[in-house]
Amino acid sequence: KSEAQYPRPPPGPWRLPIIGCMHHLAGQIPFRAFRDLSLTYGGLMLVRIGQADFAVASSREAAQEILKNQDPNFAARPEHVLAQIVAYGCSDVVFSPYGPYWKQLRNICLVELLGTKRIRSSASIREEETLNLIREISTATQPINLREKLLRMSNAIISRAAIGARSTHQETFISVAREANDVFGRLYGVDMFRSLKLLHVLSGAKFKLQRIRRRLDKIFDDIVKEHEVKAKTTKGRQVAEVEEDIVDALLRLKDESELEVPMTMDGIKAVMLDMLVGGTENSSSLVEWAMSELMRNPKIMEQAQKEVMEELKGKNRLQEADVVELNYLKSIVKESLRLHPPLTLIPRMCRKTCEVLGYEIEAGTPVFVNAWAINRDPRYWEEAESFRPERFEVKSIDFKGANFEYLPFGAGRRICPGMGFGLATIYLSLAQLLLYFDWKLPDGRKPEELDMSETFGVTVTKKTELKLLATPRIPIPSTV
Ligand code: HEM
Repeated sequence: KSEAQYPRPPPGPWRLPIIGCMHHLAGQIPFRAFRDLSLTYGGLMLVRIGQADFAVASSREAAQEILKNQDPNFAARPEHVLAQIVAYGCSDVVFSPYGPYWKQLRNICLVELLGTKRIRSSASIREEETLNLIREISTATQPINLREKLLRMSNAIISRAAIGARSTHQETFISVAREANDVFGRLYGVDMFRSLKLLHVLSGAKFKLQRIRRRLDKIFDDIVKEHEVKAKTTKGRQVAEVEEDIVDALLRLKDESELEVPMTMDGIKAVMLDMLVGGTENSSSLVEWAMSELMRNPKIMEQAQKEVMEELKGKNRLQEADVVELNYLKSIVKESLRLHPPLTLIPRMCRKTCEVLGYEIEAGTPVFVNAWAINRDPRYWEEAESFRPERFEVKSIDFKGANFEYLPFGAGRRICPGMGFGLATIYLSLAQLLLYFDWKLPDGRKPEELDMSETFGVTVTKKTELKLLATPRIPIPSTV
């Protein structure tokens, strides 16, 4: 073979000793920096950060290879200190290694925890909590911090579905989840120097993560205890399907002998963590982004409000079944997910050395699919940077993992199992916000002055919180 016939590693930016390509990322948000580098080095590149090589996929073709054509080989997650410490040694769904344990958990997620039955049985929770949000907003006399309100609402929804009652630990949980998001954002750089263990200690990240884990553990222990007491008192009684929350289901499954891999209490807590984190910030941040885009696009806001108002005709309140009919609103959500996917860099890991688009990826290489960059690539999207929901009315493109130019929920074996649950919360809460209020920026600020920059974390949120003035449009129902 001539030298040219041997598979070579993907191209990548030039490196410095010790730090590798870190200087190319300095001061920038990673997904933006990777996108800029991909303009020079192409849809699949190798970026050395510290002492580790990362493959970054930034084109539709590279994403399709990794998430579909060679999906089994890339269905692992990279090792991460955050997951090791906080997610109980990676015994959750998000970070568990690809294998029988993950397969079992994933099945449990799809059938028992986040499937259509659970989505249907939790509709009344969403209807109640979105109306609670509307009522709270209607009594406010000051500009509303929409982020705070949405965060509480989505946390209340997932807590009630997962733990049963509106959690008494809600405040603590929100603050722990926020701290984890923040530490993750900062840790990102540090974790890339994985072989420099000392750096974790020096940066204080490890200590912070251990503190987060202790606080979470306390919350989860209390929740499990409450559920064990409940299980004892209801033993022998036929518990109606609607009464069984996610923790009840996990405890029941733990006792079942048919499980291929036994479930531990740490495993249950780790799955609870996935549910609470996955169900809290992804949905609330997406609605905050959608509202920000609507503020900057008053015509789209008006059209969406008209659609929701028409759907309400002859009814005293919106129910989840009505939202299914709101096609324009759904396009707004799709467009918001395109421009602002909560998970920008989809983390996978190469399990066996292989060839992707003619380049060699070595076993153990962490791979990021830059969903953020692909979702706004002008090669696949006309006026890629503009907020144009109507593009989805003419383009039949979906987020179920078959269109590799649009990846808000990922694709393949590890595609998000909470998609249906998350979307149900997003659709209903956005519809209610548009139905009941007209919105204005405080202090006479103009929509074009709205800061749309991002902060990097587990979920990518808006850098500045969205604060708005709400004027009621129609009377708010007093009961659900
Ligand atoms: C707007 C809402 C959401 C978005 C945009 C989102 C996005 C994602 C993405 C991009 C992934 C990685 C997929 C991949 O590797 O291909 C993921 C994984 C995951 N998501 Fe979501 N998610 C959302 C809501 C939720 C909710 C509500 C839950 C649970 C209550 C959830 C639980 C999970 C879990 C457990 C995984 C890991 C799956 C695995 O590794 O097998 N997500 N999500």
